[in-house]
Amino acid sequence: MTTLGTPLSPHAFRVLLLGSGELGKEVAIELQRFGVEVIAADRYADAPAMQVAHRSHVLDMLDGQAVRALIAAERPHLIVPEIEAIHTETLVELEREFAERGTETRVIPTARAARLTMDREGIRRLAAETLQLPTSPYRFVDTLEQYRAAVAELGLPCVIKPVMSSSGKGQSLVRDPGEIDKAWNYAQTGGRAGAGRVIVEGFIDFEYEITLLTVRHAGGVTYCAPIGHLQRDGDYRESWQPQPMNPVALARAQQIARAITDDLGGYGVFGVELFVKGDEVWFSEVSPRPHDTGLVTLISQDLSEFALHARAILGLPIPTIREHGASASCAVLAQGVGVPVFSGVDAALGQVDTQLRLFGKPRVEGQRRVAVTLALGADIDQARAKAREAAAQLRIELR
Ligand SMILES: Nc1ncnc2c1ncn2[C@@H]1O[C@H](COP(=O)(O)OP(=O)(O)OP(=O)(O)O)[C@@H](O)[C@H]1O
Ligand SMILES: NCC(=O)N[C@@H]1O[C@H](COP(=O)([O-])[O-])[C@@H](O)[C@H]1O
Ligand SMILES: [Mg+2]
Repeated sequence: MTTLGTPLSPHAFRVLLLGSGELGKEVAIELQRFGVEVIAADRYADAPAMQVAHRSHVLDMLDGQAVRALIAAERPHLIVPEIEAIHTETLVELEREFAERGTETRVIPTARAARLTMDREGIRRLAAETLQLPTSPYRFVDTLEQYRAAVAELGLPCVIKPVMSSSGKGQSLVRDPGEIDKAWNYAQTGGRAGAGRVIVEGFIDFEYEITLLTVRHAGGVTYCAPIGHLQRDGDYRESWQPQPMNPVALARAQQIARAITDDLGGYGVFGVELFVKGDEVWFSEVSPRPHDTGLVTLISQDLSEFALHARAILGLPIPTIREHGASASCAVLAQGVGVPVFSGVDAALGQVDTQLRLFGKPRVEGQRRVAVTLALGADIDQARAKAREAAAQLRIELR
């Protein structure tokens, strides 16, 4: 049983967030509500979660020594990865050392889960080869020659992604032979951790895709209602909840989510990404943490995925989740260079049952998600239309 002390005192319960984006910001807010001392870290200053944390650190989280030094200095009770791009091997070593020394520090959900999901290869081999879950056909390749051979084997269309990337960074859908080499070059330059290995996946012609938020907590396993979403260029643009599903597909989705999250273990929210066509369900990937498409739960549920994560990692109960009906979220992207300045916020919030989060990201260079709109509706179509409309009212100037 966790005891919760008072922040900034010797009795504080300390949580270190490794990654401080918009998702971490909401987790930090939920932890603050329980009087947890929140320490936020990321590769750049003034990241969203840093703005609501008790203190923050800027470091290269892919540098194992830097991660180790930070943890030694802060001595958190919980280490909560918020992005994939962390030196997770160090977390694995530290977890072992903590166990040997009897230190109460834990990695959320587990260091192994963070390591396996940091890299598409770890989680894909676990899901497809060890657990035998249905996935797209795939090949891992290191050179242009191997890549061309994999594309020839899997056929077009196919999807290519750096093994370490997220939000579609470095990802391409290759439809015709003329695009093959261009996609390789993008994968080598667009990932979150530089050039290297890529995955080539056969294209799944799904009807719809979902995120099944699965919560492992002290009282057992709880599934949220399925979240449907729309992706463009590998990045989420809209999500809605509940996604209507036939009972066979829903049961399969829950079985797959159960298999993968049981194997990863630990406490917390997992975003299990699945493709669905009729009764068929394919596993795509899993985040051992709240998911961007799950931002919709800020309006759709009494306990958002962030509140659920906070409760689960603190070992607190989750007796039930109240659903508020058809809901949607719409991602707001800014394009260009500069500091975002928003107007039209009043117009965006003019409709009933509409909400907005401005993330407070300090700067945009290229394309970056800077806000999300949220809406409740009579049905999913109306909720989506309201969320899109609110997003369209927002004006972003980069100064
Ligand atoms: N094999 C595939 N067949 C069909 N569509 C795919 C395939 N792989 C990926 N996609 C599409 O691209 C989207 C992004 O892929 P994926 O989730 O692997 O990337 P990501 O960079 O990890 O994204 P995020 O970190 O935002 O979850 C998927 O949600 C899906 O819409
Ligand atoms: N799909 C993963 C995802 O949505 N992660 C979220 O985006 C942030 C990075 O944003 P940035 O690239 O704008 O810094 C991460 O810190 C996390 O909150
Ligand atoms: Mg994904």
